[in-house]
Amino acid sequence: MTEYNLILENVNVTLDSFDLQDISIQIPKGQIVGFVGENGAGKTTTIKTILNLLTPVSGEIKIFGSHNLDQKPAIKEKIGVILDDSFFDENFKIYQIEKVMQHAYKNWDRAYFSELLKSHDIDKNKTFKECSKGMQAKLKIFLALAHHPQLLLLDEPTTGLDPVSRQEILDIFRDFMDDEKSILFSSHITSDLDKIADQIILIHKGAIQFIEDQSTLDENYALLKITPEIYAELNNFEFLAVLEQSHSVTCLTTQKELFRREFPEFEMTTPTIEDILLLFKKGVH
Ligand SMILES: Nc1ncnc2c1ncn2[C@@H]1O[C@H](COP(=O)(O)OP(=O)(O)OP(=O)(O)O)[C@@H](O)[C@H]1O
Repeated sequence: MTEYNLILENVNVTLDSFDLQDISIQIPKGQIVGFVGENGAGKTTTIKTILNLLTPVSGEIKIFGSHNLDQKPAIKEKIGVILDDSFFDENFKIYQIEKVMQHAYKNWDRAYFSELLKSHDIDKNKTFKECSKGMQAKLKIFLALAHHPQLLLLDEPTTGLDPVSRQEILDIFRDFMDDEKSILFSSHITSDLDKIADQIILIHKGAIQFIEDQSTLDENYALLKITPEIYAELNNFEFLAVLEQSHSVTCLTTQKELFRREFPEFEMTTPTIEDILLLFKKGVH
């Protein structure tokens, strides 16, 4: 039976000019879940709601099987977080930030934190502000990891990193994982999620539009690129999403094998997360 580190059931949040509508997601143990959506789709709002920084008007959130409203210290101890805004004074030196974290987390591992900093050439005597954007991004990740959490909630953790650093960070996330742990990983850089995510959740205008396992995406999903004339002839096929352009139509189907068998002449590719994001944003579904 699948066990979950995090479950959201029909969560609704009402802000001044934005709503999260009926968000239901499940983060199984042992999985990295990619959370994608365009700017303003609601990713940060969802993560803040999970952390109890925003209060839902309805719905239920369970973390490690407990209702999150009784966010006991033991629950917080098992969560690592990266949010856009820093929770510390940016004029603090890294060793001063570490002191704050040591107070916040019983399981803070000084040796592990030092090892992470050292292996990425980050000097503890620098202030956060003095670090380059890439170093700041890495530092936030190391601050989220150094108390050995079970669940990582990461809002755009690879933003600002060059490709080499991004690869290093993805390797750190892979090393972090085991059967008990999970990561919810929001990102615009969908190619990172193609590499690392077991499941993809797409949010658009405050509502979940698409949830699928990466393995099912690889096995069953296909993108067909066909002419408008052929598309017109396929009117009895139901596509998940369709993007019509002047000379071609791109269709997303879950019936890869059927199309491969019946229409071997069609140009067919496995969709990337970026393809899916674009089709759901610009196409009809
Ligand atoms: N505390 C708040 N009060 C009112 N509106 C808010 C608040 N926080 C966020 N919003 C609005 O909610 C919407 C969703 O924002 P959110 O930051 O969740 O999107 P996002 O998917 O994380 O986008 P991005 O990728 O740009 O970070 C935006 O329109 C934003 O202006």
